[in-house]
Amino acid sequence: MKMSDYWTTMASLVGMLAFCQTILQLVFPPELRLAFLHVLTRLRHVFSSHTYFDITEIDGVNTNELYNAVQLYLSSSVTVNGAVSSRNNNTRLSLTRVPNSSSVTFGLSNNDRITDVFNGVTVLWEHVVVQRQVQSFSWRPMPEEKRGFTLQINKRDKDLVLDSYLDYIVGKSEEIRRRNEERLLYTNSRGVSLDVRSHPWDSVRFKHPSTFDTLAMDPEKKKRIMEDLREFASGQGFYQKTGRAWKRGYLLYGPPGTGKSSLIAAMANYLGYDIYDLELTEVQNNSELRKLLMKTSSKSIIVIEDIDCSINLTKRGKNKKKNGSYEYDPGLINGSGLDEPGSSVTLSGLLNFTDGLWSCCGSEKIFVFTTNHIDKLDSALLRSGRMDMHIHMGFCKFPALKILLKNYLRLEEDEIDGVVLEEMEGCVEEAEITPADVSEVLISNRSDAEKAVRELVCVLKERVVKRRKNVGLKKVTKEEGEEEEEEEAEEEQEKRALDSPNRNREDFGFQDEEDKEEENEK
Ligand SMILES: Nc1ncnc2c1ncn2[C@@H]1O[C@H](COP(=O)(O)OP(=O)(O)OP(=O)(O)O)[C@@H](O)[C@H]1O
Ligand SMILES: [Mg+2]
Repeated sequence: MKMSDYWTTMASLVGMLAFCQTILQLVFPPELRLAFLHVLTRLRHVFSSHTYFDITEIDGVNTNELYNAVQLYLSSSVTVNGAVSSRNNNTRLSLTRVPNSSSVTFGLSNNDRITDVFNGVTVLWEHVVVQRQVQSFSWRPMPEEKRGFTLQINKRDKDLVLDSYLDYIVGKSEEIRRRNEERLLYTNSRGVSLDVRSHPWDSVRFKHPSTFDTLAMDPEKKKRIMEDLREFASGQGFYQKTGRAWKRGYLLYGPPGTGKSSLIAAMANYLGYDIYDLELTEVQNNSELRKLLMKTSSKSIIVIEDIDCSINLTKRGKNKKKNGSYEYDPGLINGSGLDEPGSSVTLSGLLNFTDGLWSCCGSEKIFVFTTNHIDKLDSALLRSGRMDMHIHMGFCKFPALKILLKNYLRLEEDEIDGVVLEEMEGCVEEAEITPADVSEVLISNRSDAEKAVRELVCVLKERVVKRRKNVGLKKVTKEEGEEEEEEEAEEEQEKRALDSPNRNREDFGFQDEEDKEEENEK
């Protein structure tokens, strides 16, 4: 039999089966009809020259990233234009513009089809939307509609599609997002309920202008961070080989206004990652936290700002050591007791995700914690291996100052008067000024670069004078204080020695722990 005859016979067979299905629907009772339909559909698929792949929007509990990739790929104007002009002019496209987005996106309307050509092979995409049947009981709210794409290909092209077409789509969709420079900033709000689309995060388009070029910090440090990020992003093989979860943790610390948040934005822009701004105070307990973190996608930065204010370290008050740091409490780290409903998020719950068993849930994720007070952080968070890089964001130094001058006034080093430059170099460190404060001075005088520089030098000098005065004052007060304290301590000791019925208790090491602690605190 000739090939064309074979396909004609197959087509008529499939047609007959489809006809039988329609007749069945009209004649038989529902249960019988369903069973028959099932058998006939299987038969139809066996004899059909096509094979079908379903890519549903929600896969179990997780959003299917492949669905999003296909949607983006098909919505890219290039693809759509190509597909529409090449064949299917009747395809109906839905147009959307997300709030704050600069671009209009195309999408397939419900149950519409579109063809695409890959390596000379034609495939057919259908966007299938069906109403979900009303459920009497469900563990979690489900969306009212079930959405998915069905890919129809010729059976003989199956290998090609599985081997390279889907990978091509994923790659292309990432490229499209990067090209559109469309990053998303996600945030959580109180009482994480899985919404109808099973997504507990709210998102907005993220368009932060901060980049590594505009970031004022030590150039060497900047280079190291960029290298680290690059290695991380291209290190899939390394992480797999070494058996480590593909994630990285950065702890940014330093005074307010030194650029911690700006660095996070620069990281996201550099890698093209989304940001999940996790507001821990809005999360009620560890299980809610787990749900939230499970719903983060790969290629993302999960940020917890001001970690010292977000997690209640004072719960460990009992374990406060004499030097003011906090002791590692194994009970808490196991999460025992505190995972009950209503209880708060524990550090253990969080660390479980950063380097515990849950850390391998999803891949290519960066955790960034920020704090203004690194000394307040729990030692569990600081121990080696927890956060891969500790980055100090400090006051403005001369190299950082030059970057700010270039950013705000478009002034290169050689365009600034040598004497003025020297003056600035001489006092900027001692002035202990934050990049945010420098920016303020430069912004308010940005129309006149010369004036801005003069103003900045004045501000720097003023701060130096003020600081010197403060340091002098502190010294004097400290010395006076020390003298007074000594006198007071002597008096106290004499008094105690006279009053105490247990005069020698301290000498024999019987001093109460509480007394000792009180004294230490004094
Ligand atoms: N290193 C820096 N480079 C460039 N601009 C900076 C830098 N630091 C601060 N700025 C400027 O100051 C503003 C505040 O900085 P940013 O919010 O990044 O500081 P922060 O360290 O996160 O402060 P906080 O601890 O209060 O959150 C930014 O909008 C930016 O314009
Ligand atoms: Mg900040």
